[in-house]
Amino acid sequence: MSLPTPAEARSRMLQALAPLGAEEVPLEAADGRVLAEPVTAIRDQPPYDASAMDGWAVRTVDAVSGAALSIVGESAAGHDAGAHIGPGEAVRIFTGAALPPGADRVVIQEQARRTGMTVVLDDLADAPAYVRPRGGDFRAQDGLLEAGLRLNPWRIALAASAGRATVTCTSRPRVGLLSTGDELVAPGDAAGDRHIYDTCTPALAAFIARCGGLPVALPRARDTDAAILEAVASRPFDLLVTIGGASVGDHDRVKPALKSAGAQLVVEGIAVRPGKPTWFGHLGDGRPVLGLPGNPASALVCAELFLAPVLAGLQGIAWAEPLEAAILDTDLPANGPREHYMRALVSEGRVRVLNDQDSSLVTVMAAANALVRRLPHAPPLAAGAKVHVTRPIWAT
Ligand SMILES: Nc1nc2c(c(=O)[nH]1)N[C@H]1C(S)=C(S)[C@@H](COP(=O)(O)OP(=O)(O)OC[C@H]3O[C@@H](n4cnc5c(N)ncnc54)[C@H](O)[C@@H]3O)O[C@H]1N2
Ligand code: MOO
Repeated sequence: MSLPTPAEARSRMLQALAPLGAEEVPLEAADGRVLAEPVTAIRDQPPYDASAMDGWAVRTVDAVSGAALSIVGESAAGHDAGAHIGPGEAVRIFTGAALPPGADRVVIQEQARRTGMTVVLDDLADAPAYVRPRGGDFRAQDGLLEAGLRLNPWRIALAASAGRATVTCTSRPRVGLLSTGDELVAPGDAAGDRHIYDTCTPALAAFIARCGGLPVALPRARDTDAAILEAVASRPFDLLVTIGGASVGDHDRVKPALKSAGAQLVVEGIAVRPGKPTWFGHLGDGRPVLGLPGNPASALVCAELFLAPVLAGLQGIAWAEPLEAAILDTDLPANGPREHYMRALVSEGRVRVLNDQDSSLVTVMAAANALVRRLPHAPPLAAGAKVHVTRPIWAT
């Protein structure tokens, strides 16, 4: 049976997902969240013609060199201007304050001299008007932010300037993370001679948070069906991600254990390297489950290729593979039958594929900032050839 390509596998996963619901989120907690509803302006911004500088509000016809204007009032930000400006008159004005009726420009205070209740203007040749017109940033009813956008500090600023204290966002997917393996101990715990530290759980927790999810670490399970089912039982998550135990060995128990409890799979293995044993399906209660292989590079590369799009799907947003072109700095051999994502270093459009591509090597992962994609059976390439690279979420 031939395995699906990464694109086919991803499409099966996304078809089998339903987006989560939405919730109101206070702006201070909204960074990284995805808008479920648009943000629309309810009034003009600024809501009045505003001064851009500290100085004098005047009429353009009076703004001539040497003009001596009578001071008839003051306009400060947050206060009503009060005065109306007539011919030969000026109002003291400050940055952000409303232009008084009758005025249509501002003379900065560096270009005027005050004596008592009179202000005399300097030469104003080429001076700007220093007025920010009403609605110059946006107008009432303008669409400011579309549904599906991920919020960042600048977009939060826009929602705040539209008067929004909260925004409607898609719920953050709670992702249960289950590492399996008799050999695993938590970093920091005592490790025996045959133990290794659980590398994938902290890495994937960070990855999930970057993708807008909420990682929920489940108790690490030994390689038995009972331990695996016990670790998953009655845990609150929207998506289960299992790590390890995905291959064909006698101790790879994750799929058999979950299947015995009603799980159904739509992907069982993918023609990708690293990560061939990756699988996807639904638990007996319908919640989605993504099975990642235990080798750290396999788990993290497949998180990039499959977990990121699945998390996007749960948040109701589209995902596009972040591919860009680069020029090879190294020769590459012919590729085998699986689509290969090679750990690499990219800089200024040139890419160096790292020497050892073994999927257990965490040092190589940590040194890489890109993956070179090689299609199945791609011919050998010499340095100077064009390749496609993806810039993974973990490397940003
Ligand atoms: N006969 C075959 N053997 C294997 C095949 C195959 O097709 N036929 N596939 C290989 C491939 S490809 C991969 S990838 C691995 C994946 O195996 P599993 O997903 O079953 O992972 P494990 O066997 O549990 O672990 C593999 C490796 O990774 C270490 N590991 C596991 N979990 C973690 C963790 N949380 N943190 C750090 N390291 C972890 C584990 O100790 C093993 O060394 O299977 C091949 N075998
Ligand atoms: O696909 Mo495995 O991830 O080659 O090591």
